[in-house]
Amino acid sequence: MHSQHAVSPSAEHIRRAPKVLLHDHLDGGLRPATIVELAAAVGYGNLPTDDPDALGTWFREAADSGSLERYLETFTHTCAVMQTREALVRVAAECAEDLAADGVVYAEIRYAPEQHLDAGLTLDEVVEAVNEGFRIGEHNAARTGHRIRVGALLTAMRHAARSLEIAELANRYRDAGVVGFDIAGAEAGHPPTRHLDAFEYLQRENFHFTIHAGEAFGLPSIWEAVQWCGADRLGHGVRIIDDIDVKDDGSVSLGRLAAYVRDKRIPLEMCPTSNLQTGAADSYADHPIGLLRKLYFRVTVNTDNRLMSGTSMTREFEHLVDAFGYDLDDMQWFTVNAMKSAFIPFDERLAMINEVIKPGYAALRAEWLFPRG
Ligand SMILES: O=c1[nH]cnc2c1ncn2[C@@H]1O[C@H](CO)[C@@H](O)[C@H]1O
Ligand SMILES: [Zn+2]
Repeated sequence: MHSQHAVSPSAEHIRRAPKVLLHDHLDGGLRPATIVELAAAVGYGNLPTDDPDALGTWFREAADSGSLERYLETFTHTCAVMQTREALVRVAAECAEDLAADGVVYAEIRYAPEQHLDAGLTLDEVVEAVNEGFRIGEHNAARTGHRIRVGALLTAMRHAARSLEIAELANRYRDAGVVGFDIAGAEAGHPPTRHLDAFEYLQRENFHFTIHAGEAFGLPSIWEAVQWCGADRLGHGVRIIDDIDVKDDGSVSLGRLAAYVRDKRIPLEMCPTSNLQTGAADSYADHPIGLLRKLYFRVTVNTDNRLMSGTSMTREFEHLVDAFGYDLDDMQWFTVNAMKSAFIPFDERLAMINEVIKPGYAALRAEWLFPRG
């Protein structure tokens, strides 16, 4: 029942509501002050500025380019300071702490191990350092009253040729903190089928993977990711909108691919702010997430890169509440969608939904009954 109490949630409600994050890059979420400190510690002299505030602004503006390729150039600086064990542990721990403080209760954080080998770490050492950081961050968060659980997704870069090796690495650590695999990087000119051997390997191993598809390139990329590669989820997937026809009278018809994605409940990891920056959408109000939610696609809300996109889960939801008038019920719907789509075992997803997410939203919805303290 939508009563007069179904008011638009405040920023404070949104922050306190339990949230689930499936698409967030470790090297896209560093605190600016940490980048400055790590750069000084490892002698990296190419930062555009040493002032943390100015650096945060620089990342947002540089990423606000209208092109995915230019957006991705900014990662040179973050990867440059993430080459030692200490740096990786710290960045991962801070990531878990920052998300927990923002009300995220479950997160899958991705990064490309192959981008952290410059100072001599091995792929296994990179994974172990990041996992250790996540465990530290989870504990620190719990001590401040925020519970979060973090799993890692290992990404292979789509322009490179190490995807099978990274897929094997992910599978090796599947019972030790890694929950799945991904490919990322410039989409145009790098179709997912180039990495078919990695995806086929993971399918034979009964493991999980998501693929960045339908962000900077359209339907063929989504089709390959789903029908050739067998992706469990789609990173972004916004261009699925190109296969949906809205008539003047408001009626909607889905093409074969869009219908398949909806019928099979293939989760879409949507990242609205990132899409505005790379030119995949023009405004929050025009973002395909509004229509896709109405059509009951398995849509989820994500941050992509909190540093480059100057965002957080709370901010992404604030933008959506503004643009589409969503209330706590809508937020719960997106959150349950995300939890259903996570790569951890089914019984754990169900317990998160029933014991953490639904009670969290119920408590927020009940607040109007009580005097404010
Ligand atoms: O939105 C995106 N689309 C494609 N690739 C991305 C996006 N955001 C980040 N990365 C790429 O993923 C790598 C591993 O985390 C990052 O270094 C960046 O190059
Ligand atoms: Zn991404």
